[in-house]
Amino acid sequence: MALRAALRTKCALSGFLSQPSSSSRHGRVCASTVLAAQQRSNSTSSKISVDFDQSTGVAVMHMKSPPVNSLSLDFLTEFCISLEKLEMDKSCRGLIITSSLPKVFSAGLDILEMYGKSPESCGEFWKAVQEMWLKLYSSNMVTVAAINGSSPAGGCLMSLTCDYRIMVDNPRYSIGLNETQLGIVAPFWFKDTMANTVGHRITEMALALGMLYSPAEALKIGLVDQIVPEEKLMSTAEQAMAKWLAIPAHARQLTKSMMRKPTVDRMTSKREADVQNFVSFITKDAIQNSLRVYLEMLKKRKA
Ligand SMILES: CCCCCCCCCCC/C=C/C(=O)SCCNC(=O)CCNC(=O)[C@H](O)C(C)(C)COP(=O)(O)OP(=O)(O)OC[C@H]1O[C@@H](n2cnc3c(N)ncnc32)[C@H](O)[C@@H]1OP(=O)(O)O
Repeated sequence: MALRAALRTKCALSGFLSQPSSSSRHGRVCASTVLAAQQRSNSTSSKISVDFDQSTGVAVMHMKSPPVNSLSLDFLTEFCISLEKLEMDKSCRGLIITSSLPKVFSAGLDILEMYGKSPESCGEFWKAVQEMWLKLYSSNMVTVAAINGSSPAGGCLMSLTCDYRIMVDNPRYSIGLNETQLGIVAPFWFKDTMANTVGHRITEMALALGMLYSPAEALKIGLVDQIVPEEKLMSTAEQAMAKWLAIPAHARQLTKSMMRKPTVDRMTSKREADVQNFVSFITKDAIQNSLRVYLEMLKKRKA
């Protein structure tokens, strides 16, 4: 409810896809300049910026929340607002999600939202995580993840909700659902999303061992669809997008729905219980202790 209220308030306050350039009001301007301005629009919030090209119907969402694009409540709220606005804009048919930060796509859920927080805060946070997943996994747009850095846990989940994943081929980057390494457990809908992509057995091993894969390994198991050099990432994403957009929209959307609806329905039917499970699990002393140890390890590794 809090997320929905925040969404309503923020939507009302902020103009999203900004209006076409007002340059034509200032005397004579080149027609192509006006056209370009009308065809592109930009929206920026503190953690997300969106470039929308009306001539292609494709928006690029840049995650820009230093240091690691962790998925905090604020980040998720902004993310969902941006997504909802794009979804409502009938001229937007495709979305590419990428990171503006070097080396990191997204570090996954913000651990500080789960550590030392009240049950109420944990519950609100979890609802926002659910909302992000639901919106992305059932989006009518073609969604492409352009993964230009590490993408553990919630970052991997975000990528998995997209229709197509392209990752930069840098062995320093990794991707996977590594929750067990933090002493926590990926919920059933994280598991379902991964199993729908790479199959049951690979998911079983990957989750149990908290596996993080290099781009080449991720390609091998089908966790990502393509790996490319950094400089080719966006052009490859645009090419993939064009291929998906060439399919008649209703046929593509119905197919997506047919493939994903059972997973979405399972989650939505258990949504409340899932929040309760999360809150009671994450606030346990033993789990809080595991998160503390993991946070300390992250800090030590840095030192
Ligand atoms: C019975 C069943 C019931 C089930 C109920 C549900 C159970 C709970 C389910 C919860 C699911 C959780 C999903 C998640 O996504 S958990 C998050 C997992 N993420 C990680 O493990 C990633 C950790 N981070 C890293 O590995 C690296 O930071 C990274 C490779 C991403 C980048 O490395 P880099 O060297 O560039 O950056 P630093 O490590 O130095 O990090 C910079 C600072 O950022 C802080 N940081 C990093 N990641 C996070 C994060 N996820 N949340 C919060 N903060 C993070 C890091 O500590 C550094 O901070 P300081 O600058 O203050 O030191």
